[in-house]
Amino acid sequence: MTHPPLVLRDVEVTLGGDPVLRGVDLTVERGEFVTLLGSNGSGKSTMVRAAVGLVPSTGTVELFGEPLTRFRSWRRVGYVPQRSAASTGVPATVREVVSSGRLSLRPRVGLPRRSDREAVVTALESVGLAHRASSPLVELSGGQQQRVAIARALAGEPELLVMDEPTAGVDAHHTEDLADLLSHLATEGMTVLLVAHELGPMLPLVDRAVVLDQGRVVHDGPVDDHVADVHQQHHGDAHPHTADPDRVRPLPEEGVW
Ligand SMILES: Nc1ncnc2c1ncn2[C@@H]1O[C@H](COP(=O)(O)OP(=O)(O)OP(=O)(O)O)[C@@H](O)[C@H]1O
Repeated sequence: MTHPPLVLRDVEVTLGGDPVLRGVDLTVERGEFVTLLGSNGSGKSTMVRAAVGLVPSTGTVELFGEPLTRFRSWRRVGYVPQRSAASTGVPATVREVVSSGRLSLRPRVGLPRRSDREAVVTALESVGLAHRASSPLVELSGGQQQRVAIARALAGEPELLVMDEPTAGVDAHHTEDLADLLSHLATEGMTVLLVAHELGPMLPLVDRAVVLDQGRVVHDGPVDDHVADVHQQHHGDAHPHTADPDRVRPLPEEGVW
């Protein structure tokens, strides 16, 4: 029996004395591409951090059928943190940072194997930064550093890729490239949980949208229904004279939320 890569049941997180997640349920099935949406402060980052054990939570978190507390197969999970967390000015080269994404795959401490080196090159090529492998990370722009964080997660060849706004600060051209790459990985069966504000070229990849509002899941379903809901709330409540509750509104062209 294959277990879903990620299950959250009745997950609650309290930070600084305030409830940030309240009774959150989520199941991400194998091969699904799920996007997590919601306004600033709605709890998206906290939810993915709870999912990978970076913030304490109550309730149940399971990765590949194992409770988080017993889960050890971290090589199966790739995590791209939000940009502010990614660019900490680590005095390392791009290659070293991306190579650190392979550490959990090594049998023991020692020199990287050929497969490690090849995976690092492939990951760097996939984000268009192979030519910067020897550069200190701090010499790269913010958007380039973000692409290094993505390469680091990909270098581990994860089965579940959790990304917190991976394209924040990345230009349109490289966002398109990332969408192409994710599309390719999705056809190979990778499971993706993506926090996003603007889906842009990712929109066609999305199987399901989960929307948070003040720490609660308020939508879990097709992305187009959600767009209709959001438009209805925003336009319907704010502009009662122009609102038409029976009309299903089309997707915005750029997939902007
Ligand atoms: N370490 C912390 N201590 C106290 N409160 C926190 C902490 N981290 C987050 N919060 C609060 O939790 C709430 C949710 O934050 P979170 O970063 O999860 O939201 P988000 O939906 O990811 O927002 P954004 O779209 O701005 O990235 C916010 O009110 C935030 O102030």
